[in-house]
Amino acid sequence: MKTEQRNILAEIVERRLELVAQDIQNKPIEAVKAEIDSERPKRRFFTALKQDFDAINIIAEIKRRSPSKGIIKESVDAAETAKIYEEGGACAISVLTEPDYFNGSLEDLRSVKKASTLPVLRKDFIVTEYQIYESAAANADAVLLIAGCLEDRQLSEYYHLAREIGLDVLVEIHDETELSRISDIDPRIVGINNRNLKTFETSVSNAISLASKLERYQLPVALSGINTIADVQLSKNYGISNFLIGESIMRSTSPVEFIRDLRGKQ
Ligand SMILES: O=C(O)c1ccccc1NCC(=O)[C@H](O)[C@H](O)COP(=O)(O)O
Repeated sequence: MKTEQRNILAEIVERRLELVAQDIQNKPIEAVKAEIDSERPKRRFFTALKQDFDAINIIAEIKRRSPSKGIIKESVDAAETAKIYEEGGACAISVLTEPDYFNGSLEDLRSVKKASTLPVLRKDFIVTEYQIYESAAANADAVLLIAGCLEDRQLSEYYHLAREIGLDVLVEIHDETELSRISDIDPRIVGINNRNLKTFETSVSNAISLASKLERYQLPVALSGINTIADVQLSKNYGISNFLIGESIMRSTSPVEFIRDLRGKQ
Protein backbone atom coordinates (compact mmCIF):
# COMPACT_ATOMS: atom_id res chain seq x y z
CA MET A 1 0.00 0.00 0.00
CA LYS A 2 1.32 3.45 -0.90
CA THR A 3 1.98 5.52 2.24
CA GLU A 4 1.14 9.22 2.03
CA GLN A 5 3.92 11.65 2.90
CA ARG A 6 3.29 13.46 6.20
CA ASN A 7 2.70 17.16 5.56
CA ILE A 8 4.32 18.74 8.60
CA LEU A 9 3.26 22.26 7.62
CA ALA A 10 -0.42 21.26 7.54
CA GLU A 11 0.04 19.50 10.89
CA ILE A 12 1.64 22.58 12.51
CA VAL A 13 -1.12 24.84 11.16
CA GLU A 14 -3.84 22.55 12.48
CA ARG A 15 -2.26 22.52 15.94
CA ARG A 16 -1.72 26.29 15.81
CA LEU A 17 -5.42 26.84 15.18
CA GLU A 18 -6.28 24.68 18.20
CA LEU A 19 -3.87 26.64 20.40
CA VAL A 20 -5.18 30.00 19.21
CA ALA A 21 -8.74 28.85 19.97
CA GLN A 22 -7.59 28.13 23.57
CA ASP A 23 -5.82 31.50 23.76
CA ILE A 24 -9.00 33.27 22.66
CA GLN A 25 -10.91 31.50 25.46
CA ASN A 26 -8.35 32.76 27.98
CA LYS A 27 -8.02 36.24 26.53
CA PRO A 28 -10.57 37.54 24.00
CA ILE A 29 -9.33 39.59 21.06
CA GLU A 30 -10.66 42.86 22.54
CA ALA A 31 -8.46 42.35 25.61
CA VAL A 32 -5.41 41.72 23.40
CA LYS A 33 -6.16 44.85 21.35
CA ALA A 34 -6.41 46.85 24.58
CA GLU A 35 -2.89 45.70 25.53
CA ILE A 36 -1.33 47.24 22.42
CA ASP A 37 0.59 50.31 23.44
CA SER A 38 0.39 52.79 20.56
CA GLU A 39 3.39 54.61 22.08
CA ARG A 40 5.51 51.44 22.18
CA PRO A 41 9.09 51.80 20.99
CA LYS A 42 9.08 50.77 17.33
CA ARG A 43 12.23 49.54 15.64
CA ARG A 44 12.03 49.30 11.88
CA PHE A 45 12.82 45.81 10.62
CA PHE A 46 12.64 47.14 7.05
CA THR A 47 15.28 49.80 7.74
CA ALA A 48 17.60 47.25 9.39
CA LEU A 49 17.63 45.28 6.14
CA LYS A 50 17.90 48.20 3.79
CA GLN A 51 21.56 48.86 4.26
CA ASP A 52 24.26 49.57 1.72
CA PHE A 53 24.89 47.26 -1.20
CA ASP A 54 28.07 45.81 0.31
CA ALA A 55 26.47 44.90 3.62
CA ILE A 56 25.64 41.39 4.72
CA ASN A 57 22.69 41.65 7.09
CA ILE A 58 22.08 38.73 9.41
CA ILE A 59 18.72 38.18 11.09
CA ALA A 60 19.79 35.78 13.82
CA GLU A 61 17.17 33.35 15.02
CA ILE A 62 16.43 31.92 18.45
CA LYS A 63 15.42 28.33 17.72
CA ARG A 64 15.51 25.62 20.39
CA ARG A 65 14.31 22.77 18.24
CA SER A 66 12.65 22.10 14.92
CA PRO A 67 10.60 19.45 13.15
CA SER A 68 13.44 18.74 10.70
CA LYS A 69 16.34 18.62 13.16
CA GLY A 70 14.81 17.80 16.54
CA ILE A 71 16.59 19.36 19.52
CA ILE A 72 19.08 22.06 18.53
CA LYS A 73 19.78 23.76 21.86
CA GLU A 74 16.93 23.24 24.26
CA SER A 75 18.07 25.17 27.33
CA VAL A 76 18.82 28.62 25.98
CA ASP A 77 17.90 31.85 27.62
CA ALA A 78 16.30 34.00 24.92
CA ALA A 79 17.36 37.35 26.39
CA GLU A 80 21.00 36.30 26.88
CA THR A 81 21.11 34.84 23.38
CA ALA A 82 19.76 38.08 21.93
CA LYS A 83 22.53 40.08 23.60
CA ILE A 84 25.13 37.73 22.13
CA TYR A 85 23.58 38.07 18.66
CA GLU A 86 23.64 41.84 18.96
CA GLU A 87 27.30 41.77 19.97
CA GLY A 88 28.07 39.77 16.82
CA GLY A 89 26.44 42.47 14.72
CA ALA A 90 23.13 40.85 13.80
CA CYS A 91 20.79 43.44 12.27
CA ALA A 92 17.63 41.94 13.80
CA ILE A 93 16.51 39.01 15.93
CA SER A 94 14.01 36.39 14.86
CA VAL A 95 12.22 34.66 17.72
CA LEU A 96 10.38 31.42 17.04
CA THR A 97 7.32 31.68 19.26
CA GLU A 98 5.58 28.44 18.25
CA PRO A 99 5.43 26.27 21.40
CA ASP A 100 4.83 22.67 20.37
CA TYR A 101 7.27 22.09 17.51
CA PHE A 102 9.92 24.74 18.31
CA ASN A 103 9.56 25.20 22.09
CA GLY A 104 9.24 28.97 21.73
CA SER A 105 6.92 31.48 23.35
CA LEU A 106 5.74 35.07 23.27
CA GLU A 107 7.52 35.42 26.61
CA ASP A 108 10.79 34.78 24.74
CA LEU A 109 9.89 37.58 22.35
CA ARG A 110 9.08 40.05 25.11
CA SER A 111 12.34 39.32 26.90
CA VAL A 112 14.36 39.66 23.69
CA LYS A 113 12.77 43.02 22.99
CA LYS A 114 13.78 44.21 26.46
CA ALA A 115 17.31 42.77 26.35
CA SER A 116 18.40 44.09 22.95
CA THR A 117 18.13 47.26 20.91
CA LEU A 118 17.48 45.43 17.63
CA PRO A 119 14.20 45.00 15.74
CA VAL A 120 12.46 41.76 16.69
CA LEU A 121 10.62 39.50 14.25
CA ARG A 122 7.88 37.21 15.52
CA LYS A 123 8.53 33.95 13.67
CA ASP A 124 5.47 31.78 13.91
CA PHE A 125 2.70 30.24 11.87
CA ILE A 126 0.30 33.15 11.75
CA VAL A 127 -3.07 31.87 10.64
CA THR A 128 -5.48 34.21 12.43
CA GLU A 129 -5.83 37.96 12.90
CA TYR A 130 -5.71 37.30 16.65
CA GLN A 131 -1.99 36.47 16.35
CA ILE A 132 -1.29 39.76 14.57
CA TYR A 133 -2.77 41.79 17.43
CA GLU A 134 -1.02 39.50 19.91
CA SER A 135 2.33 40.20 18.18
CA ALA A 136 1.87 43.96 18.52
CA ALA A 137 0.78 43.55 22.16
CA ALA A 138 3.99 41.57 22.81
CA ASN A 139 6.04 44.41 21.28
CA ALA A 140 7.16 42.62 18.12
CA ASP A 141 8.45 44.92 15.39
CA ALA A 142 7.65 42.57 12.53
CA VAL A 143 5.73 39.39 11.79
CA LEU A 144 6.19 36.55 9.36
CA LEU A 145 3.42 35.58 6.97
CA ILE A 146 4.02 32.27 5.21
CA ALA A 147 2.25 32.12 1.84
CA GLY A 148 2.16 28.31 2.06
CA CYS A 149 -0.01 28.52 5.22
CA LEU A 150 -2.51 31.09 4.02
CA GLU A 151 -5.16 31.57 1.36
CA ASP A 152 -4.83 34.64 -0.87
CA ARG A 153 -7.56 36.50 1.01
CA GLN A 154 -5.91 35.83 4.38
CA LEU A 155 -2.50 36.86 3.08
CA SER A 156 -3.88 40.17 1.91
CA GLU A 157 -5.97 40.85 5.04
CA TYR A 158 -3.23 39.94 7.51
CA TYR A 159 -0.59 41.85 5.56
CA HIS A 160 -2.63 45.05 5.55
CA LEU A 161 -3.76 44.62 9.16
CA ALA A 162 -0.16 44.18 10.34
CA ARG A 163 0.97 47.27 8.42
CA GLU A 164 -1.95 49.30 9.80
CA ILE A 165 -0.99 48.52 13.38
CA GLY A 166 2.65 49.40 12.80
CA LEU A 167 4.28 46.04 12.15
CA ASP A 168 6.68 45.33 9.30
CA VAL A 169 5.95 42.11 7.46
CA LEU A 170 8.27 39.45 6.11
CA VAL A 171 6.26 37.55 3.50
CA GLU A 172 7.68 34.09 2.95
CA ILE A 173 7.53 32.13 -0.30
CA HIS A 174 9.20 28.97 -1.51
CA ASP A 175 8.43 28.70 -5.21
CA GLU A 176 7.22 30.56 -8.29
CA THR A 177 3.57 29.74 -7.64
CA GLU A 178 3.78 31.43 -4.25
CA LEU A 179 5.69 34.33 -5.80
CA SER A 180 2.83 34.93 -8.21
CA ARG A 181 0.32 34.70 -5.33
CA ILE A 182 1.96 37.63 -3.50
CA SER A 183 2.00 39.98 -6.49
CA ASP A 184 -1.21 41.74 -5.40
CA ILE A 185 0.05 42.64 -1.95
CA ASP A 186 3.42 43.60 -3.43
CA PRO A 187 5.38 43.30 -0.16
CA ARG A 188 8.62 45.23 0.36
CA ILE A 189 10.35 42.36 2.18
CA VAL A 190 10.20 38.89 0.64
CA GLY A 191 11.62 35.89 2.48
CA ILE A 192 12.61 33.07 0.17
CA ASN A 193 12.75 29.81 2.03
CA ASN A 194 15.40 27.39 0.85
CA ARG A 195 13.57 24.67 2.77
CA ASN A 196 10.44 23.08 1.41
CA LEU A 197 8.34 23.06 4.59
CA LYS A 198 6.34 20.06 3.40
CA THR A 199 9.29 17.77 2.59
CA PHE A 200 12.22 19.49 4.40
CA GLU A 201 14.26 19.34 1.19
CA THR A 202 16.69 22.29 1.39
CA SER A 203 18.83 23.98 -1.24
CA VAL A 204 20.52 27.40 -0.99
CA SER A 205 20.11 27.79 -4.74
CA ASN A 206 16.34 28.20 -4.26
CA ALA A 207 16.64 31.74 -2.85
CA ILE A 208 19.24 32.62 -5.47
CA SER A 209 16.99 31.66 -8.35
CA LEU A 210 13.78 33.23 -6.99
CA ALA A 211 15.47 36.47 -5.84
CA SER A 212 16.23 37.29 -9.48
CA LYS A 213 12.48 37.30 -10.17
CA LEU A 214 11.59 39.94 -7.54
CA GLU A 215 10.91 43.58 -8.37
CA ARG A 216 13.90 45.88 -7.92
CA TYR A 217 12.35 47.60 -4.91
CA GLN A 218 11.66 44.32 -3.09
CA LEU A 219 14.23 43.19 -0.51
CA PRO A 220 14.98 39.48 -0.69
CA VAL A 221 15.80 37.61 2.50
CA ALA A 222 17.29 34.13 2.12
CA LEU A 223 15.98 31.76 4.79
CA SER A 224 16.99 28.31 5.99
CA GLY A 225 19.88 25.96 5.39
CA ILE A 226 22.52 28.69 5.49
CA ASN A 227 25.32 27.03 7.41
CA THR A 228 28.63 28.42 6.19
CA ILE A 229 30.40 31.59 5.08
CA ALA A 230 30.48 30.01 1.61
CA ASP A 231 26.65 29.74 1.60
CA VAL A 232 26.39 33.45 2.42
CA GLN A 233 29.04 34.47 -0.10
CA LEU A 234 27.44 32.45 -2.89
CA SER A 235 24.05 34.13 -2.34
CA LYS A 236 25.74 37.52 -1.96
CA ASN A 237 27.37 37.02 -5.39
CA TYR A 238 23.83 36.81 -6.77
CA GLY A 239 22.77 40.05 -5.06
CA ILE A 240 21.21 38.75 -1.83
CA SER A 241 22.28 40.82 1.20
CA ASN A 242 19.82 39.61 3.85
CA PHE A 243 19.93 36.24 5.56
CA LEU A 244 17.76 34.70 8.25
CA ILE A 245 19.82 32.06 10.03
CA GLY A 246 18.82 29.79 12.91
CA GLU A 247 20.38 26.40 13.40
CA SER A 248 24.00 27.08 12.43
CA ILE A 249 24.21 30.11 14.73
CA MET A 250 22.46 28.25 17.56
CA ARG A 251 24.89 25.34 17.26
CA SER A 252 27.98 27.52 16.97
CA THR A 253 30.32 27.34 19.96
CA SER A 254 31.06 31.04 19.50
CA PRO A 255 28.05 32.83 18.00
CA VAL A 256 29.63 36.30 18.26
CA GLU A 257 32.59 35.26 16.09
CA PHE A 258 30.41 33.15 13.80
CA ILE A 259 28.02 36.03 13.07
CA ARG A 260 30.99 38.33 12.48
CA ASP A 261 32.54 35.78 10.12
CA LEU A 262 29.26 35.41 8.21
CA ARG A 263 29.17 39.21 7.85
CA GLY A 264 32.79 39.30 6.74
CA LYS A 265 33.68 41.55 9.69
CA GLN A 266 36.26 41.13 12.43
O1 LIG B 1 13.18 24.32 10.63
C1 LIG B 1 12.30 23.46 10.40
O2 LIG B 1 12.50 22.23 10.52
C2 LIG B 1 10.93 23.87 9.98
C3 LIG B 1 9.99 22.89 9.66
C4 LIG B 1 8.71 23.25 9.31
C5 LIG B 1 8.34 24.57 9.26
C6 LIG B 1 9.26 25.56 9.57
C7 LIG B 1 10.55 25.22 9.93
N1 LIG B 1 11.48 26.18 10.26
C8 LIG B 1 11.21 27.56 10.40
C9 LIG B 1 12.16 28.38 9.66
O3 LIG B 1 11.74 29.06 8.76
C10 LIG B 1 13.61 28.33 10.02
O4 LIG B 1 13.71 28.30 11.42
C11 LIG B 1 14.45 29.51 9.55
O5 LIG B 1 14.31 29.72 8.22
C12 LIG B 1 15.94 29.25 9.89
O6 LIG B 1 16.37 28.07 9.27
P1 LIG B 1 17.77 27.40 9.66
O7 LIG B 1 18.83 28.44 9.52
O8 LIG B 1 17.93 26.29 8.69
O9 LIG B 1 17.63 26.95 11.07
